[in-house]
Amino acid sequence: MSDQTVTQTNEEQQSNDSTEQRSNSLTVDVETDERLVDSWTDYEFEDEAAITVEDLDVYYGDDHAIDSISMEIPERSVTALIGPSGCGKSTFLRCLNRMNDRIDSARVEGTVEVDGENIYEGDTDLVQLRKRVGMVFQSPNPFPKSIRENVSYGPRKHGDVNVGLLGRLLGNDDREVEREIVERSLEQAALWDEVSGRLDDNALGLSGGQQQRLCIARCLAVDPDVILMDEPASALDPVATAKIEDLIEQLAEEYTVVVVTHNMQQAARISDQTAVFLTGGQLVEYDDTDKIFENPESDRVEDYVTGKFG
Ligand SMILES: Nc1ncnc2c1ncn2[C@@H]1O[C@H](COP(=O)(O)OP(=O)(O)OP(=O)(O)O)[C@@H](O)[C@H]1O
Repeated sequence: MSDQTVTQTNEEQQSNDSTEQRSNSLTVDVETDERLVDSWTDYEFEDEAAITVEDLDVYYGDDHAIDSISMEIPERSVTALIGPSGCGKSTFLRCLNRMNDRIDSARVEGTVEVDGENIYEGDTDLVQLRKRVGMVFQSPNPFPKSIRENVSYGPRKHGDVNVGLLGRLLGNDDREVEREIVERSLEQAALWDEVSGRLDDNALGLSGGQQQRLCIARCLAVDPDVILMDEPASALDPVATAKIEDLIEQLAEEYTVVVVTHNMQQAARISDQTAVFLTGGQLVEYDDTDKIFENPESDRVEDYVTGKFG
């Protein structure tokens, strides 16, 4: 966990009245929590924000799944999203690279800025967006192709490497570039040593943990800024999970990682800051991970992280 200092934006004025008010009102009912959400979530982290979310609402038909969330996600760190089932974590995550666009009933309102650009503006190129903001899913989903082809799929699709017939026709056969991308990505995903001798084997022959690291390599191959992970280790055994956790911490030295997890120990182990969502798609508290797990402001968050409800 990095030693990240967290400061409130509204500084003294807000924090002066807050401490007393908070301790008085921590027999918290939902309404009080809502009133305090702004002061608890309006934090500024020392690092630059990679993503800034403002007044985000998501509806599935008439169902309100995300309720007016604003938060900043700092660059080159791990941000964990935790909360009970159905509270909107995955929906929120999908908003960060517009994956909800694929769900017909989903309607998104508000602003999500990635590197200062609102991705919900009309002319956003979704292919480029998802290259910059990659995603790794709960179950490993490699293509039924070779390990090499899985990793080079993105660079080929985006035209970063031209290989084979297309490359020859275009007069630039980038096989060497492709080889470098494959090796670099597999190394970054801590998989190179295990597969370097069998890059042409079918990816479906790998173990579940290896497949998940391959999916991470596939995401890294297009050189993203942000990696979104939706419960990336929940289908894996403890050994494979530990490898993914180590990898996430390493990746955060170079990339902004946002990870949804049901596993609170995992969030405590790997994340720098933690956002706690509770029922109704509300962000109830967002802070340095140590603070959330050791001394949260909200009683509901305390009950949640200590396992009183889940
Ligand atoms: N494709 C969809 N169509 C309609 N409703 C959906 C869809 N996806 C999610 N929802 C609803 O939105 C709400 C939030 O779901 P979401 O999956 O984002 O929560 P979650 O916190 O990630 O849950 P879990 O931890 O169980 O994965 C739930 O009420 C869910 O039923």
